[in-house]
Amino acid sequence: MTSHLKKVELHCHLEGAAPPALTEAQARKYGVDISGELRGGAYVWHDFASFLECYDKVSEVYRTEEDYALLTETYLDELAGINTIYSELIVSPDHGKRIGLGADAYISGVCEGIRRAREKSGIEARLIVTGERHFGPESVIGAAEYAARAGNPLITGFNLAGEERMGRVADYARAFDIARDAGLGLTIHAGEVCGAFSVIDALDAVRPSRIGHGVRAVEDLDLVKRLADLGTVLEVCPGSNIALGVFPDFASHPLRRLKEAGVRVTISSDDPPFFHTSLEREYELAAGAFGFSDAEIDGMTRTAIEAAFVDEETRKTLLARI
Ligand SMILES: Nc1ncnc2[nH]cnc12
Ligand SMILES: [Zn+2]
Repeated sequence: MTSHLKKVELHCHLEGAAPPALTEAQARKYGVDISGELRGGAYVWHDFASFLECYDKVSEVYRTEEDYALLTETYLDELAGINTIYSELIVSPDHGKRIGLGADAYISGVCEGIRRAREKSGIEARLIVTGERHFGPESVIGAAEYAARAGNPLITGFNLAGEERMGRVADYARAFDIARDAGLGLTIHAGEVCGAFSVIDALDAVRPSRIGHGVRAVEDLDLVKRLADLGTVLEVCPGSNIALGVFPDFASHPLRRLKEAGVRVTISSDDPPFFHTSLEREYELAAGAFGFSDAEIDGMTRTAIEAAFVDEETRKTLLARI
């Protein structure tokens, strides 16, 4: 049982956390036929590309500032209910633009959701703006420019997500320069759908302090050593990896091997209902399928706080709670 453990999540895509029941209600409200993407209370996809299509379609039923406030508040309330003290949400202003809401109103709704949840439970949250590779390099630069000039104290990081097979990290390096210059924390999806080379790309072109997933680094032992030596933190999402077929089962998942090789690992849920998981289940898997002790799990939670994109005062306060 891990219900007594304090929890932290560094890697969850906001629209990817949308509860199916809420998405159904939103679709009804806007008269959208979502039956191709959501059936019998479950999101419908069959591979990584169709997952991304499903994700983008589901996002389209969240259309107003209030819709985003409700989505954010709902997810953070769920996290707070399982003893979570800190959450970083990956947000995509491009999704706000695509439904005509605009980036400012999108972010403003998300911030209102954070405020409401925090008022009830004290849960702390920050935003990582992401560019989506499949929307093209120009849109990724646009997302970085938006994050850099937003001047929003809750936006503390920049990420690159989406179709990992599209382009190489170097094609997006300019966006990371913009984000770095603005003082944002950097993380990149790599080593999830693509192999170890994508993690090497990320380190060579950007050298982020964290990598989203990064688990396929295990295919290259020199790279594993490089990650350990650099202290790069991996945002590992085991349930997502199994659902997407990155590894066939938890027995072959490299979380424990990476940890034992000295890589700094943390646990997150990625897009929980899409992958039939939750942060609660990921912590349970850490204890059950991976056999980590409470002390080891607390250690990973501490690593997550050490790597969090927060000011030092907040980090200290969070660390004191573990
Ligand atoms: N697991 C994932 N990988 C890349 N992009 C994503 N966007 C939402 N979930 C993602
Ligand atoms: Zn992700």
